Amino acid sequence: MEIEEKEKENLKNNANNINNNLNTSHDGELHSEREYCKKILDVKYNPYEGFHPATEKDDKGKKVFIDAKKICRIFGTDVKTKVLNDVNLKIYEKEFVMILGPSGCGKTTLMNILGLLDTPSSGKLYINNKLTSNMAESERAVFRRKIGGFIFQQFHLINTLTALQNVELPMVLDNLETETRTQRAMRLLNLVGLKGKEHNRPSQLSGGQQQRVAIARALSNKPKILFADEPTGNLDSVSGKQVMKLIKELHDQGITVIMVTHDSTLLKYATKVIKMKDGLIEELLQRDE
Ligand SMILES: Nc1ncnc2c1ncn2[C@@H]1O[C@H](COP(=O)(O)OP(=O)(O)OP(=O)(O)O)[C@@H](O)[C@H]1O
Repeated sequence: MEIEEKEKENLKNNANNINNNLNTSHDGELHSEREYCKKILDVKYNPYEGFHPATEKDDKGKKVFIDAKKICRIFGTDVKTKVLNDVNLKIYEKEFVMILGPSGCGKTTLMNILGLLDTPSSGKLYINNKLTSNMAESERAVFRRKIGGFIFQQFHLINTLTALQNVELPMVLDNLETETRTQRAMRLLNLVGLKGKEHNRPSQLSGGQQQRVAIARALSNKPKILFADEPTGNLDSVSGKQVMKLIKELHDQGITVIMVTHDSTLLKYATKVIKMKDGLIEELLQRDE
C-alpha cells in the first residue's frame, strides 16, 4: 500500500514537471502546449524537403552546360593546400544550382573555376562541350563577358561611377554604341526597380540597391548563366528577398543560375543542391519532379 502511494506521488510529480515544461520555457517564449508543439515542429523543419539524391535518371533529356571531371585546385607553392579534390559535376541548362557547405570547404573556389575566373590545377572542365584548357585567355574573357554574369557578396561596383555608368561598363568594353548601351542600362535599372536612381553613385545607394545595380550590370550582356557568390550575404532580410525574387525571375526566364550560399532557407529556389565538405561534393540533391 505504501509503495502504491509513493508511485502515485511520483506520477503526480512527473505530470507536474511535464506541465511546467509545457507552460514555461528556458527562453520564456513558450506559454502554451500549442506553442511548444509549434516550436518542436519548427525544429524539425527540413530545408531539404522536396529534394532527393540525384541519380542518372534525373539527367535524362537535359542539355549539359558545364561538365567538370576530376577537378582539383591546389593553392600555394612551398606549402600546398588541396582545396578541391577530384570534383565531378554536371550542370545542365536552366538549372538553379545552389552550393552549400561549411566555411572554407571550397564553394567559392569551385564557382570561380566553373565561371572561368580561376583555372583548375588538374582535371578537365568542359563548357558547352568545349575543353576550357584549350581556350585562349581571350576566349575565356569572351565567356566571362558574354555568356556569364557575375554577382558577388561585396557588389564590386566602381564607386566613382554612377549606377548607370556601372551598368554600362561591360557594354563599353564590348564597344556597343553609346545610345544603345545607355538605353539598355536604363531599361535594366528599371527592371531591377531603380528607376530614378540612375545617376546616384554607389555611396548614395543602400546595400540592397547596390546589389540590384550589380545584378543589372551582370545582365547587361544578356548572359546565359549567372554566377552568384553569396548575393544576399551583406543584405538585410527585406533587401535579400528582393534580390532573390529578381534572381528567381531570371531563372524563370531561362537563365541557368549557380549560387553559393550559407543560407539553407534559400533552397526553396534551387532545382539542384551541391553539399560540399572539405573540398569534396558530399551530396548532390535534385528537386523532386
Ligand atoms: N588564392 C588563394 N590562395 C590560398 N588559399 C586560398 C586561396 N583562395 C582560397 N584559399 C583557401 O581555400 C579554402 C577554400 O576557400 P573558399 O573561399 O573556396 O571556401 P568557401 O567554402 O567559399 O568559404 P566561405 O564560405 O567562408 O566563403 C580556404 O581554406 C581558403 O583559405
